[in-house]
Amino acid sequence: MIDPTTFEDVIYEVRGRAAWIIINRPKLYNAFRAQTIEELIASFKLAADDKGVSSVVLTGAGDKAFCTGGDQSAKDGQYDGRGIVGLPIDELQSIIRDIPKPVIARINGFAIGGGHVFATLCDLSIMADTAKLGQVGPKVGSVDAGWGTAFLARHVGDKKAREIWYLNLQYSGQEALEMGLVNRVVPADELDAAVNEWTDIIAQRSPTALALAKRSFNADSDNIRGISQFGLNAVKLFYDTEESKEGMRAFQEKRAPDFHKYVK
Ligand SMILES: CC(C)(COP(=O)(O)OP(=O)(O)OC[C@H]1O[C@@H](n2cnc3c(N)ncnc32)[C@H](O)[C@@H]1OP(=O)(O)O)[C@@H](O)C(=O)NCCC(=O)NCCSC(=O)CCC(=O)c1ccccc1C(=O)O
Repeated sequence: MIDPTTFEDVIYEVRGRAAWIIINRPKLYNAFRAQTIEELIASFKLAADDKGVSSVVLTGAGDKAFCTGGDQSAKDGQYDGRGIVGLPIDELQSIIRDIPKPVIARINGFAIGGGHVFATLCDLSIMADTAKLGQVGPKVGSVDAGWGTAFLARHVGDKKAREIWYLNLQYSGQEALEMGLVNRVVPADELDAAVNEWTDIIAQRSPTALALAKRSFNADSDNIRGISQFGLNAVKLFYDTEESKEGMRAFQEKRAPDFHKYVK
């Protein structure tokens, strides 16, 4: 039996027919550790099993960040939990896709690294005009090859996805909207109203029709699950290299990384 009141890193709340799953580590810009991922998985299971819930809202606490990916301060090579890289990140990514209910990313601030991948995986995204989206993988010695790359290209096109991964720039709400990465951009103080408007509409739709629609969209891109598994096993080996560790150390020491001295 999952008891969300015991969670430390995640807030789980049912508001009307919408389950709100809130990453609650605002001091670390909602970066995740292994425990965060476990609590997110548990939250999605609760939402999946609750017949009264017709949609899920994924967001971050505070106004600075949606989620900035893996907690770099808790990382020394691999992360500290279970799973291929010490985070059951593939389980969480799968449940976001497999839960037969629309998942809305409420992008309230930075969606960076693994947080950017979450936003990519959600069915719909509503973004505050003050928020920023971007990838940092090659800047910090990491890469989400699969959902983060190939699935992103489905949304924004192959060239734009490569730009996002190779240059690691940050994009505004307007830019994200133009490239097809989000559905809607609203002033920050209208974000909750916009999210509630859409969860209220979804609450009036047939749950079975929505589930079938979601499964049909997923079936067309499910080959990427295999690429992701492959990518995760490769990145596990990469995390043990000095080149990858240099990215993490540079972030912790607030300096630019020097990867080239470690290239073999
Ligand atoms: C988000 C920033 C761009 C914000 O920049 P700025 O406004 O200048 O603020 P900062 O001073 O940098 O940050 C404020 C404060 O927050 C702390 N912080 C921010 N992000 C993190 C983080 N990820 N981990 C730990 N701490 C963080 C920061 O240190 C500051 O704290 P102070 O105490 O005030 O100093 C910028 O912060 C930024 O770029 N952040 C880093 C983002 C990052 O590197 N993320 C990790 C990317 S790698 C990843 O997510 C992989 C994880 C993973 O699960 C995975 C593994 C393998 C395969 C696939 C995946 C997958 O994700 O799918």
